[in-house]
Amino acid sequence: MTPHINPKAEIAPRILLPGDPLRAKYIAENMLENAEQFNEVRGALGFTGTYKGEKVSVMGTGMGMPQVSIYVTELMKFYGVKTLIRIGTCGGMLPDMQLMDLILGTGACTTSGINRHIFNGDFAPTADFELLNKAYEIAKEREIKTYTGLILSSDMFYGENKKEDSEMWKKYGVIAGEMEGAALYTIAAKYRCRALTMLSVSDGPFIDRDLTYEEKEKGLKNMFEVALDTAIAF
Ligand SMILES: O=P(O)(O)O[C@H]1O[C@H](CO)[C@@H](O)[C@H]1O
Ligand SMILES: O=c1cc[nH]c(=O)[nH]1
Repeated sequence: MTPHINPKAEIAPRILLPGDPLRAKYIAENMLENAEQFNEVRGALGFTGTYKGEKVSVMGTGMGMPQVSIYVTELMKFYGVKTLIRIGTCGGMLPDMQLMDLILGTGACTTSGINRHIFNGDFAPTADFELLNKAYEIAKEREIKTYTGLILSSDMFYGENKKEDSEMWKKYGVIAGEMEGAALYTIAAKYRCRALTMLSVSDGPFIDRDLTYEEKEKGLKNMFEVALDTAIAF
């Protein structure tokens, strides 16, 4: 038991991390075999089951850098988790992006103060190369429209100058906005674990509607499958 995870079942060395705990529940109930719930503390639902014969866990982290930092620290430090794949939603910044397009975050810029508390300089939070490469190969093989590039992990969903700010980030090559990737990459670097942020586009300035709650919970099949197949390769 740790302050935020009270395991009632095994936790696998590889884990998928959606922000939404109901996304975790959907994956456990529909894509894993023999899934058992290992956590329910604070509604951060976590499950472990098998996928193609390999043990995989999936756990909702909630939204934002402080929450995901707590969960991934406890998972790596106390529960032996070695491979972490965030499966989130994001705002897609490029004009040709469409709903549910897949994004693999090579690195995560951030507006968050988290790394300022740690480093005397700017840390570059990056994905594990082999995990990224594997996910990219799997997505390409399945002909899933996939973008790789920098993401922005922001502390504010409702920022004051969201449009202007995203133009600035875009100018420097950022392709999508979300709220957890930078913390995941930074903390995984500390514990020498593999991490990847994989995102499905849920909205964007060039897209005429947002994904529904139900689509974000249950509809991101391409991302779920690419994440599961990537996870079991490690
Ligand atoms: O769908 P999830 O994984 O929660 O990801 C995105 O959605 C939330 C904001 O609506 C933030 O957590 C953001 O990172
Ligand atoms: O964090 C997020 C998620 C979806 N869309 C955004 O603009 N930001």
